[in-house]
Amino acid sequence: MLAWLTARGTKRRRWIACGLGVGLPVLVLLALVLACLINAWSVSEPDWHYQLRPSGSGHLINDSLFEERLGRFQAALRIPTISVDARNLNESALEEFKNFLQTSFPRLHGGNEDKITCEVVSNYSFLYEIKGSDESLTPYLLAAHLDVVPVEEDKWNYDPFEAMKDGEYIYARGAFDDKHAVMGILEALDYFLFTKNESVKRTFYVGIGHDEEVSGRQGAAKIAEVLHNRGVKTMDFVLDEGFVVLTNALPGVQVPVALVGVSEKGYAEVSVSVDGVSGHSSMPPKESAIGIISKAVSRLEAYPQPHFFDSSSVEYTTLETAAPHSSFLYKLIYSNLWLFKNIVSNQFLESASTAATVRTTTAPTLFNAGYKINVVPSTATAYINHRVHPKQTIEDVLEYDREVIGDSRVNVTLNTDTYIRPHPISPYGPDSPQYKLLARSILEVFPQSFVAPGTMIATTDTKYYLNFSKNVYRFAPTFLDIEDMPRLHGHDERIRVENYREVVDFFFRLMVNANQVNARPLHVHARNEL
Ligand SMILES: CCCCCCCC/C=C\CCCCCCCC(=O)N[C@@H](Cc1c[nH]c2ccccc12)C(=O)O
Ligand SMILES: [Zn+2]
Ligand SMILES: [Zn+2]
Repeated sequence: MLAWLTARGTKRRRWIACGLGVGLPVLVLLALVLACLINAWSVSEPDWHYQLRPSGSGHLINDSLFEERLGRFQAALRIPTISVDARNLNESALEEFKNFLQTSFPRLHGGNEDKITCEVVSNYSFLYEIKGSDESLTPYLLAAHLDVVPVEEDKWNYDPFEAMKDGEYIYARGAFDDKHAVMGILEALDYFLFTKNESVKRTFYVGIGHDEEVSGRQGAAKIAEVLHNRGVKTMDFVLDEGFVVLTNALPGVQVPVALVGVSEKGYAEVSVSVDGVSGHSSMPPKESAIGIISKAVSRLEAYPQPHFFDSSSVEYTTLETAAPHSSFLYKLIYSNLWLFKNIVSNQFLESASTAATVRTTTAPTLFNAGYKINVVPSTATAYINHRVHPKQTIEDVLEYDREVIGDSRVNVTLNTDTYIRPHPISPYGPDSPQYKLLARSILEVFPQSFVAPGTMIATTDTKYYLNFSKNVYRFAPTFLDIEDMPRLHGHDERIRVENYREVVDFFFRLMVNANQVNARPLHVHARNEL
């Protein structure tokens, strides 16, 4: 009997142990699934973002002059202000553009010095100062550039400098990058100062560079110098080109996302070279210089730089912000990134544009070797263009390159004249009045979108303005479907006609909102003195 009872007790304990062994993990799993589902169901647009949405759209430019504005924009696009390299700018086009701006906007270029002054910098760049009545208010800066990248004319379906309007789009080099901003800012400024006759309280500046596409050293860099020499040390915020209103960029998100670049990747040109022995091609060495460098480049591509995606990444906030605007599956994922971050990160690595936001990119762009078909050259050099993620230093990137190449014969050298370190992260979210001002202006013009922060993947002229403000933002009010990405610096660049109307509206709204200074206290500290 005792034996029977003992056996029964042991059996029950085994059952309980077994039940606990299987049941507990199942229970934990169920709780986890439930928690994720609750997070997904309860996710909603944060109050502060919702409150920035306009109740109506009665504030936009509402006159009959749009066709005239469009005509001026097309005229700007017809001037081929191409920058090939720093020593090869199209100076006659730049001269023509200067005259064009001065005659198109006469009220901005003389005779109204009580309201606005314009200084031509380095012959072709422009710096406008719009004087505010309240000197205690910190000024802000709007920036853009008027030069464009070269075109492969035979690859275009439209003449890149005709600015053809097909009813829906205008096709032209510079339509997207960045003449819409040059013309949009000046149109809005003219309307703001002389049609609406707004009384300006906060001083602001407009800086238009002429060589951004080849480094900005004569344009934006000199504009920054002029400002500094005038005693301007601090800006409330700086806004320049950068991200845009994107459609189909984020998996599971059907709504346009107005991505604001709150930081910017660094820039490094690295040469990978070998200096070996030359010889007759009839008796080639086992490993030629070309072979050694090809292998090095191939390894750099096969073992890309590390990627970064965790709760301290800007991109993590991008997706958290996108969660309320996503399909249910992606609501589940984006509102539970603590669980799904590895899956998301891997998905980001699949596409070139999203991968660029989570890692330092490695682009072999030039290869020099050899000079005759029957000579084995002693040297070969490949040039690598890195865009450095803010979580790495340039030194980290070089060390990683050397480790991956793993060949002491190969020299990995940084071009010390051209590197740019990743930019600091500007404040974003409900505690930043400057970010909110920008978000409000975006939502007033693009109410169907939501605003999220991102890390700008290419370089902009903002590198020259960093010392003026800790609030540096990179955003242009243009629409871009991810499928249209290749048009940027590519063929058949275009902008939707209606989008140009929104561009002018956006800059006007920004000027109006930035002028309503009483509503928002300022907490501005310059990062460094220049
Ligand atoms: C989760 C997010 C998804 C992200 C998707 C990405 C979408 C990208 C959308 C818009 C990008 C627009 C970028 C426009 C600005 C381009 C700026 C630019 O091209 N800069 C050049 C500057 C440059 C040219 N030559 C040199 C030489 C040395 C330094 C800089 C430059 C560039 O970065 O190459
Ligand atoms: Zn640009
Ligand atoms: Zn460009």
